[in-house]
Amino acid sequence: MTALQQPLALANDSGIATVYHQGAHVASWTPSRQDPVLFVSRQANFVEGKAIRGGVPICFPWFGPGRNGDRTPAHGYARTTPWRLVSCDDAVAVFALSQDDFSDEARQAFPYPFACEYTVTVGSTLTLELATTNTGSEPLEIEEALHTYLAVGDLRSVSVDGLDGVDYVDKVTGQESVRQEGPVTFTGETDRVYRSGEPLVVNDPLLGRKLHITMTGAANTVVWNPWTEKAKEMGDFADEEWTQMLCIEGANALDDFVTVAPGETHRITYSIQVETV
Ligand SMILES: O=P(O)(O)OC[C@H]1O[C@@H](O)[C@H](O)[C@@H](O)[C@@H]1O
Repeated sequence: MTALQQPLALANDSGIATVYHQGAHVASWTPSRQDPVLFVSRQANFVEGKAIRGGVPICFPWFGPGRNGDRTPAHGYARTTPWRLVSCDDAVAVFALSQDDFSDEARQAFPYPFACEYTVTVGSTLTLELATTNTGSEPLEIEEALHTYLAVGDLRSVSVDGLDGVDYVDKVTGQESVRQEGPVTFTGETDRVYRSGEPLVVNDPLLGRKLHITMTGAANTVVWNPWTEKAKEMGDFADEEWTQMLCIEGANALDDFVTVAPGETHRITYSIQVETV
């Protein structure tokens, strides 16, 4: 197994971040005078061809096993394919990925022309933008997620505001439509695709902070934590780390897949800001 090349470092007066070329994977972001905001497992793999357990994997061109449940690898090929660095300064890095960057295997699994551009902007806010252009002549159908792993003090004391009254698909129980009542709190394995991309607040009393998350171009918010048993099944995740992380993902998944017309560009953005409380 070949180790990943060193990540790109973006640093300015307001914050620092690291981004791996493989997957254009943001692995850390620390705004100045704050603790790290993103979680990365201490058992994460940093080798070619494997996804990093933490940071912000990009799920594309499908989410999980795809909307019909028959796609592999999980979450598509973008997170394990090296992206091209287009430009970089202290605050902004731009990466690109097109069909030509895919392996033969990936091209066979997804034989459609596309061009993705991913812009990472680092400062007191982290802003991620994934723009997908259909470079072919037929409609392009995609699912996607910016699969952000947030570091939390202890998941059991965390709550998420902004999803009250929103319906979700519960991937743990298989229920197609459940309505959220009040803030989201955590008492077991959680794997939900909410039908909303509205602003959220992650309340973290132990770390004394609120994370403000805003998205555009996202029909879904995915909320995931593996809890105890699933954590034990993951080789690249320590058994007790489920208490320290929460995935809040901006997505277009399942029935909310996106159809991009020939020549058109679809954009999804995801931003995080820290408020100390
Ligand atoms: O282990 P992976 O492929 O990185 O996926 C992690 C999780 O990612 C979440 O987005 C999915 O909703 C979960 O079902 C999945 O288990």
